[in-house]
Amino acid sequence: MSQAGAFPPGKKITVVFVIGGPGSGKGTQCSKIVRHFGFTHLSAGDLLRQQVQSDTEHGAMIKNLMHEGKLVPSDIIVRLLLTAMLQSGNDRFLVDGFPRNEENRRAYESVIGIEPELVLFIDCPREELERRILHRDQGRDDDNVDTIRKRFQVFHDSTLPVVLYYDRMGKVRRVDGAKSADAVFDDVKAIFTQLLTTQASQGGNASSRRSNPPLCSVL
Ligand SMILES: Nc1ncnc2c1ncn2[C@@H]1O[C@H](COP(=O)(O)OP(=O)(O)O)[C@@H](O)[C@H]1O
Ligand SMILES: Nc1ccn([C@@H]2O[C@H](COP(=O)(O)OP(=O)(O)O)[C@@H](O)[C@H]2O)c(=O)n1
Ligand SMILES: [Mg+2]
Repeated sequence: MSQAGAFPPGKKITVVFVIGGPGSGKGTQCSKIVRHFGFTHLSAGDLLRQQVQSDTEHGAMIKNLMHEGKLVPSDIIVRLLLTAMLQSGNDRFLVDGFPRNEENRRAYESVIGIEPELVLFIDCPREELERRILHRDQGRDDDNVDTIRKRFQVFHDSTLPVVLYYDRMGKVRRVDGAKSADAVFDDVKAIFTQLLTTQASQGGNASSRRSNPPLCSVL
């Protein structure tokens, strides 16, 4: 079914990707951003876990890949993200834990195609990440020492190159994720305040805003 035109053509849609190692505080910071700035939080991991819980068509396959710390095929995640975006009715989105590799990035570009305004990169040393994950206590199947090691490897090998890609485009805003959650949010708040101030100064009415490219029809 074609999704073209699903977002009104003149309506500005703001997308921010939130990237960081496992346990870096993506979910924690996204909750704070939602409260302060009215974004809708879309966590790729949460959307996948919902698929596993509702025992959907790909549920078993997703469960196995997540347990192995491997990445789920991009078409599945992009479809989940698009559906959630359309259902939300909002025009500001935090996309948490995505894109995690080049395939994610390309699939997003060809299917959704709304260029991120910026990429929030939460940087944190590995020892701290491991410590946090092992204390997270959310009953997650993949929060164990073996899977954590694999997830770090995927982050290093596949996700960091995507951060570098966006850095070359001048879109990355790095924050020091090793600080306390509130201290990290002070930095995050400054970044989002600047983003929204710049957008407001560029014109508030739809006709003066840049149109988003049409969505592709693969879904
Ligand atoms: N800045 C921080 N300092 C200490 N602990 C944190 C910080 N940010 C998040 N946490 C905790 O670390 C764990 C991982 O955070 P989470 O937001 O789930 O990270 P991610 O979504 O990146 O995996 C959670 O238990 C969370 O409460
Ligand atoms: N873009 C994504 C995001 C998550 N995932 C899967 O979901 C798992 C958990 O992702 P998550 O974002 O919830 O994990 P954290 O970084 O928040 O700890 C990953 O290890 C992958 O198996 C994926 O395949 N592709
Ligand atoms: Mg998370």
